[in-house]
Amino acid sequence: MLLLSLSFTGLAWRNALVAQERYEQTQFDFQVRAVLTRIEQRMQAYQQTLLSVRGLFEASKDVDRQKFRRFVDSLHLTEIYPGIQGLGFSRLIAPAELERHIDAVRREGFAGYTVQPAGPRDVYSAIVFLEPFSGRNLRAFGYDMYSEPVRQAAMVRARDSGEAALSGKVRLMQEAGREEQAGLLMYVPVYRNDAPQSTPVERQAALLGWAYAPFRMRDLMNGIQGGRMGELDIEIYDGEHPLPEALLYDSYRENLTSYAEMHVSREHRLGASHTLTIAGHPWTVISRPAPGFLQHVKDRQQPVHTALLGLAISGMLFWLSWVLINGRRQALQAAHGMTRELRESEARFRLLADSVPALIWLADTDRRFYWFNRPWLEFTGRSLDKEQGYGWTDGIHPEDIKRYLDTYYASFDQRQPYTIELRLRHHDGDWRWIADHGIPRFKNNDSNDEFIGYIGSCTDINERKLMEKALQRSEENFRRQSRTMAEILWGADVGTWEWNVQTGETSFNQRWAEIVGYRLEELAPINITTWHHLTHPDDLKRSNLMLQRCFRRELDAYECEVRMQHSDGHWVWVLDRGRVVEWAEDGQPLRMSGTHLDITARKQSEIRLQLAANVFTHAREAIVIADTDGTIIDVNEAFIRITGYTREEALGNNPRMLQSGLQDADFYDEFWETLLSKGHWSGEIWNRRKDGEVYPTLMTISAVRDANGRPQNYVALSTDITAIKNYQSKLEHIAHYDVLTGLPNRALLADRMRHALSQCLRRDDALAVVYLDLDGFKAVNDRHGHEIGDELLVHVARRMQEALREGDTLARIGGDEFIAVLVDLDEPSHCEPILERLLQAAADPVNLRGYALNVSVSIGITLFPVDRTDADQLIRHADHAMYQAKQAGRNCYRFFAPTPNAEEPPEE
Ligand SMILES: Nc1nc2c(ncn2[C@@H]2O[C@H](COP(=O)(O)OP(=O)(O)OP(=O)(O)O)[C@@H](O)[C@H]2O)c(=O)[nH]1
Repeated sequence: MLLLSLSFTGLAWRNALVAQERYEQTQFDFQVRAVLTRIEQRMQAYQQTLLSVRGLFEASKDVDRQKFRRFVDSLHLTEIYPGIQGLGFSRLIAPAELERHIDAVRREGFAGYTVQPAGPRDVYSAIVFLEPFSGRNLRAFGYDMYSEPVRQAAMVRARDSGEAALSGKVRLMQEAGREEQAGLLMYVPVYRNDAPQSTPVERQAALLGWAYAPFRMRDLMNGIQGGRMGELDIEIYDGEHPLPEALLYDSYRENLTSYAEMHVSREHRLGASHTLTIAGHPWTVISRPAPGFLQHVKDRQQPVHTALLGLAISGMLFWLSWVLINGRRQALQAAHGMTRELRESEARFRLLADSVPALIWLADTDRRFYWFNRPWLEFTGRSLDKEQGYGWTDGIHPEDIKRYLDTYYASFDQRQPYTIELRLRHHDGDWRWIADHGIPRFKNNDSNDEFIGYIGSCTDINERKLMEKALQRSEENFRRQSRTMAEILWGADVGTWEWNVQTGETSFNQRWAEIVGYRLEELAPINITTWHHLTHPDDLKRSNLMLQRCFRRELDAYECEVRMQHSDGHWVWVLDRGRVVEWAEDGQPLRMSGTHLDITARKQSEIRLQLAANVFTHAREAIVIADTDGTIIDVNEAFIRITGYTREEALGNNPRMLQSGLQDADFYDEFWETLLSKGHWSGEIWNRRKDGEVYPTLMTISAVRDANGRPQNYVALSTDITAIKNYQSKLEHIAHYDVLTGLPNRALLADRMRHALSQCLRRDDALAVVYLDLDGFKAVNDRHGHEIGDELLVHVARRMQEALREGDTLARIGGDEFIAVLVDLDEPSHCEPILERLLQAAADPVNLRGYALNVSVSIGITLFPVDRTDADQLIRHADHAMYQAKQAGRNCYRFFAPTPNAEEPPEE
């Protein structure tokens, strides 16, 4: 029994020992797992924090030092994330931009700023923001982390993957030499928003820099759990192997108080090695029980040893029962402990998640969202109950929901991270743009492990979106303005040109070519010589002079009228205008733009106008332009010369100033009627000069009408026809008077006789037709010459004229023959004294050139209406009577005596 009891006791002891060891192992594993989880969670929290920095850059186009500081301040880093050295941003700098970058930072007030280390490199980076910007951190300002291989490896990994990357072990710039700690850096790449980022190559091209956080390992681990790793000693090595030089942290050494403790600790049978992957970088974590852990377990082993030595079988059995019961209770306690730890872990995560300035959600493996952080709920103003499941979709903009769900489901099914921009309703009712980054979650953060849902963090990109919209609107405006400008240019029918003054590169629009009769394609290749070839050489010289003045800034704008040769050969007048639109730094013109306007029609009309002006000025006719009131608005030189009025006297005056008074009212009535009805009048009119002289003019007046046919002006052209009139009257005189004696000739005599005969009949009185032929005239001619004969004729004619009464007519009808018409004879005998005077006038001697010349006259008379016949017949009858006087011995007169049946006197 005893043996049996001992056997039972031994068996029981063995079982108790195994249970104890199992318990120790369980306790140890649990504590290790808890420590690893805490490290992972903290590092994930840092990762999220860096992502939120990236969010800041995505949401805001220009993140300056102030903005960055405010953002980092708002995170309350030192309170929520103890152990982090700071948050910073390292900018990527191309070598060509290095100098400008340094200058820009120095201008911010950091006179000593430079990018360090110095020296030529293919690419630079520089820590430009690092908060808190004080103490140790100041040493890192301007440091090029990319120049250091370990940091560079992590930066490259972050840049190419687009995700967070943790560096290997480094000595931080912040270290001052005392109490140095192993350093680490975590990087998150920041890209330009507008650049594609799908492939590593695209991401390299889009990189702006890195948001990063430096960690001092001891500070970090102290921050995670105040340096206490429960009842464990933890060693953390950089990489997958626990090499001495890779040691990052050793909690045992940090808390070591005696060598003996180290000895105990390092010999314990419990121990574990895990590989943690933090932001893509492996850490080897070696865990061992700490002295506290052993002490705790030893206390629990002591009763087992005591029982083995001292208790009886029954006691053994009793003890065994107790151990078993106690073991179960301890297991239950451990389970409860684990649950509590997990709850605490969950609570810490939530506390962290509630503190970051990002909207965070968690989704389960069935895609349903089951948790939202406090910033989310505060943003939407809805409770967790309402948001859970698919309730949150009520807050998504209707236009974005389908796109969002499609992306979410597709990514979810492939367990892929995704980023999508969408509008979420703020509790104030406004829609706000957010960027949602969803990441699949796996147990132990191992993508090969069990999938446990999604975590998402949303950053507010409203400001960026609004700026994008504003930019879009501005681009649309620009496009619209460009379109409008093109339409205006088309409407204005102008050609356009742009000219690179330095290179000669030139471009024209289609209208430019059309003005000179080409299509644009026909002029190719186009450059400045195209313009030179088409432009008239004389005008090209003028144009070049104007351009040179523009280039010297003597003229603000260039303008020149030039002739260009049309494709069919004729010259087209072009108004060429432009400005220098870009100057080089040395003051030389870079680019010019301008327009071409076809002004051929205007030029031709100018030429016509010039011609008209010349005609107006230099015309021999006097020209008067008057308005419809008759007010003179212009006169030409000829007007001034002809009328004697000055231009000043004429303008504003009325053409009445020229009236001679020789035209009566009827004349002017007819004049106006014709002018108004026909639009023109022409005729002769007598005007008066300024000196009072009246002169005849031949005038044409035309009405100038407007587009509606209403008279606008009157233009009068008048020619002074005084000379013509004089000539006319001379001709008239020659036609009716004898050139030698000035007496009426036969034609005028006939007219006068006609007149006298009709008057005679009207008055019922008589007239006498007297035919006179000189006697002995031929002898004078023959003796003294024809000239003296002529003079004698003139003298005798004048005397005979004087012998007549007023109203009588004496005409010379040829040679030495005259006819007189004596009118108003009451009695036929009343003509006899006149006849006597005529005989006397001819007979009186004429002294010429010392000669006394003697002639006489033979006279024949017939009386009307006694001799009631026509004028010609009367003359013939008088001639017949004169012949009888000749027959009677000359120097006497004879009356025609008509006999009813007598024959007509014979013709001579
Ligand atoms: N000097 C001058 N002689 C003229 C002119 N016209 C005609 N005679 C001349 O006048 C003369 C006229 O001829 P008659 O009448 O026969 O000469 P007469 O001597 O008068 O003869 P009776 O008439 O028969 O008495 C001619 O010799 C003409 O040549 C003239 O205009 N001037």
